[in-house]
Amino acid sequence: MVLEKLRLLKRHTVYPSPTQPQLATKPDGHPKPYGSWCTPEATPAHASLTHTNSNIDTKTQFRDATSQAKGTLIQPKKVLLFPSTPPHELKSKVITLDTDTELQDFKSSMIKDDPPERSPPEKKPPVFESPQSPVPNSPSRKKCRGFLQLPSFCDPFTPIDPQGKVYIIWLLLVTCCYTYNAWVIALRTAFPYQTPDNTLHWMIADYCCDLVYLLDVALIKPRLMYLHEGFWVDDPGETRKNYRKKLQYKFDVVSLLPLDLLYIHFGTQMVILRLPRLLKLQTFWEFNLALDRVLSSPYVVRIGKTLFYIFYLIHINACAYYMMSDYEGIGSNDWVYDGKGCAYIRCFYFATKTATSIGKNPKPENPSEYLFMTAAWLMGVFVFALLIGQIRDIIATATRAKTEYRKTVDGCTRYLRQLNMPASLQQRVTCWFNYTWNEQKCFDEANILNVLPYNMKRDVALAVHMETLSKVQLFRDCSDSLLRALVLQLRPVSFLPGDVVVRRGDAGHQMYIIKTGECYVMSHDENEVLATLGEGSVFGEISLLGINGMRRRTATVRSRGYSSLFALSRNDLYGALRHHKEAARILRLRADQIIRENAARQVNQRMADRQEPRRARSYQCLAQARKSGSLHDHDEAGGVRRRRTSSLSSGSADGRRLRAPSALSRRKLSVVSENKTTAGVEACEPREPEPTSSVYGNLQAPIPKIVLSCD
Ligand SMILES: Nc1ncnc2c1ncn2[C@@H]1O[C@@H]2COP(=O)(O)O[C@H]2[C@H]1O
Repeated sequence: MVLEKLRLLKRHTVYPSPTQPQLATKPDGHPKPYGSWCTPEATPAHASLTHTNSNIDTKTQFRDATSQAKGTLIQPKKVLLFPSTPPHELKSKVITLDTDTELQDFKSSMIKDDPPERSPPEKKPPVFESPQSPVPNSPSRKKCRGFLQLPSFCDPFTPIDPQGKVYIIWLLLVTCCYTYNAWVIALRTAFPYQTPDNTLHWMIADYCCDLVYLLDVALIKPRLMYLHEGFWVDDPGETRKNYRKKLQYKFDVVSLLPLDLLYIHFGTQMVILRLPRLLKLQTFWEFNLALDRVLSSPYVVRIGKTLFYIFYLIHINACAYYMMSDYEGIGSNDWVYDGKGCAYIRCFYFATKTATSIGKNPKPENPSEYLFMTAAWLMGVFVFALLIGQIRDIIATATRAKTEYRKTVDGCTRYLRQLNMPASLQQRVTCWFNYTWNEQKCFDEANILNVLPYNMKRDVALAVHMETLSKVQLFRDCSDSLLRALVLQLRPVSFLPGDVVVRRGDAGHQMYIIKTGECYVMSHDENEVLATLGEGSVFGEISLLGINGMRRRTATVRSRGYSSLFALSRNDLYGALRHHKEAARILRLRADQIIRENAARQVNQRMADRQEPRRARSYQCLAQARKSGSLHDHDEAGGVRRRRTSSLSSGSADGRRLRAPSALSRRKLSVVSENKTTAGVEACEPREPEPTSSVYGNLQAPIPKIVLSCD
């Protein structure tokens, strides 16, 4: 039995390698401090831990186990044991052993015990963490929720994500309590609004706020996760320690000082005793910051905060004015409050007038009134000027992009006007500006993201353009890495209705992906639309890849209406295709197909053009024959057919060429696409030199059947 135990233990114990330290180490070799998250990649020391059972791929098992336990903190000098098929007792707990000695002790204690009942390992579904939330599923959290089933925010063992919505809502609650205290303490101290009748109501409101403060200090803030050396620390002990180290903790505790106990001595009118509650200002700021981060228009928050400061200063001013009036005697002179109307509104009005210096202020009559007015004006000049300046800055920042856009448009149109450019051109330029702005809200998207690290920039670009890029067949057919490799190289360009995107015969430097809008691929004479390309279509790859030796555009492509495209340069495409042979093959296949279709189309077109005058001639002959009466009506068709056949066969040279084209000329011929040939009526006749004959010279694809018909 003992041997069995030892064997079992051996199977499930991970021993530290004698050559490697047991600590999770940083790349520079220093041990990671307690609190860092442990991942196999981040802790190379773990990878070297060896298993005593050589039959099992310990490294893999260990990596699996550690990735399951992602989020578990590695303690210095401690080894985490994650048995692959744990004995019953080990299943629920992570065993940490300080040293080798402890490890030995642990083994011997296991030997003393009864053999563990081996139960088949339960297969738990893998737990995926949301990428947005850094909160891991810590063991403590699971443990507590097992029997209490508290919502995670109330669970005292669950770490709180400082960027999560729930925490922001909590901050809102604390901020409301703070605002209440900030407003009401001054109000009740200065104005006689607390009467024996309503004292109880005020008290209830006060202590509700105090309760929120208390919960914040005791339950919420100590559980806030924090970043340490780039890792989220979620260990309850560590988060608590971290909070207690902060200055904010000291302020939070002082803000809860129960000075109101002195009410017993001074009476409940001494609301000023609650003044320490205002020390929770940091939470107010924290809430503003959090809102700033999560709201789509953070300017609203910033303006709101500045307005709050302005009104609060006026409020304090109003309270001070009332207190002075009360002290000097209500209505005792022209300067003090005369006791008419609602005291608070009148005083607030007076304070606003004085602070903003916009009204005719009553003349002070004694030194204290002079002092008050001087302080109020100074506050008006400096503080208010600062705050109002801040609002101006916030609004300027909010509209900076738009202002810069206007500046650019104005500069460009002024320049065109100075050069006396045609009005239509100027209008096109303005149209382009408008469209690009409406579509992108910027002119150089890449520039905006430049400050971000490469990977983040790529993720942002992927998220922004995912909708379009997911429609591109090329990216769907290839691995994701192609998309990731190319997404940052895509340059947005926009075109107006009828704009030429690429012109036939031009050198090809870029390939395009249609983001929005449609593009027409035009025939050679631009009279016909060969294809309409929609969202997610790719074009311009033939000349870019130099397929079949073609370096020139094979067709003109025009924007149908307003369209936004992504341009991809030759170098970028080549760079990506070097590592994605599959993508290169797909592009090549598609390009080959297009070339063949275009060629077939050209041939058909030429045939049709050539047969047109002949048919006309035949009809002329027929008409003449009819006139001369040499042909009966029922013979007309046959006559025509006969005549045509003979005309073709009589031209022996042409006829030969048609029936037995040489290998070279056959290659040079336009090639009929296979599906079209199965329709069976297509023909080609190589009489004139093809302008794009070189196109087909190197064609690698099998030459499809050419059906010659002489009708
Ligand atoms: N018949 C067609 N159907 C769809 N796309 C075409 C057709 N002909 C040409 N193109 C595209 O139009 C592009 C013009 O420039 P490229 O020759 O570089 O690459 C060409 C193809 O991507």
